[in-house]
Amino acid sequence: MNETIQPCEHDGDTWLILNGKSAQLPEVREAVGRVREAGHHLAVRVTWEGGDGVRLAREASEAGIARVIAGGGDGTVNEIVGGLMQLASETRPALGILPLGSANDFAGGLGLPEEPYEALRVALETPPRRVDVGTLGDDYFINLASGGFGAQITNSTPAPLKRLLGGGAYSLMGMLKAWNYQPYQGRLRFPDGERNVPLFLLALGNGCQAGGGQQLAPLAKIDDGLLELLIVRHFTSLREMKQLIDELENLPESGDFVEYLQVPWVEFESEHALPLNLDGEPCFHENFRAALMPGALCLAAPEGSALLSHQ
Ligand SMILES: Nc1ncnc2c1ncn2[C@@H]1O[C@H](COP(=O)(O)OP(=O)(O)OP(=O)(O)O)[C@@H](O)[C@H]1O
Ligand SMILES: [Mg+2]
Repeated sequence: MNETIQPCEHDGDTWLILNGKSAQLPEVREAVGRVREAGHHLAVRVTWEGGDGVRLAREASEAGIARVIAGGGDGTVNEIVGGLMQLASETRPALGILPLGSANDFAGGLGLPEEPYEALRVALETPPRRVDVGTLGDDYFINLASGGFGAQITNSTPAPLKRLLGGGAYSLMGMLKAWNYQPYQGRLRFPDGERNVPLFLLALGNGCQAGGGQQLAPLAKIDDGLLELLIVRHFTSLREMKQLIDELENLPESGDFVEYLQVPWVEFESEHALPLNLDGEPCFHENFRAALMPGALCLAAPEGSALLSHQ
């Protein structure tokens, strides 16, 4: 998976690949109109269903487009990143982001403006920089992969259930009991260690936040070649859960329940398929290897972004 790292190209046309869900939003139309008036050549392509983002990323490359802007939420960004990563690195357009999802965790972590016109300007005008892309099995992620508890909770989860999950320790404990929640017994391997743990939660971060602003990997940088690895062990009492929550606030390198490490890769093995969430999209894997492809993508990240280490 090693690729020669070249500086990012700046010049050329840009496509906005817009999730069809947001295609008719007046603020998006207005933002596109305003950047065109300011002299940008911006063509728009719209997705109709899953898979279109992958195809449109490929078509952009075939058309010689220098930069694609993913207009949508984390799922749209993930799909377009997946499409870009299937291309040879020398024909891979750079990526910009127009955040239009419900959570926009990657955009939020990057510090992108929420207002469509401002975000579109950053996406069009910022010189792209090389950033890492995460791999998990055959899939790609740019932001964060999480597994175990909560991994199946996405924006398609009904709001009352989401509220319950956000409702604090007591209701969480009660709910886990009521559900007879079983931990995922898994074996983790990484360069300096091995853990055989009953997992409550596992997070692998290229970016820093998931689930609508939850900082699971607060020290993450997208250009350091390292994955943040957050391991949260299963707990069986309210007292243990309180300790766990306390540890989650401090993220010790080796707490009783929480470990926070930085690794170039990690392997996971389990007897049961682990529910996972890759950039907001749910999936299952029994065994996987997750790693990073350093500098694989050129990204229009805003100046001074907290996710950049090489300012
Ligand atoms: N025209 C369309 N109408 C409805 N859904 C679409 C359309 N085109 C693509 N999709 C689907 O939209 C999903 C991605 O949505 P996306 O993640 O961008 O928004 P979101 O889920 O609202 O945002 P976030 O993940 O930030 O909360 C994909 O599953 C994709 O299949
Ligand atoms: Mg989504």
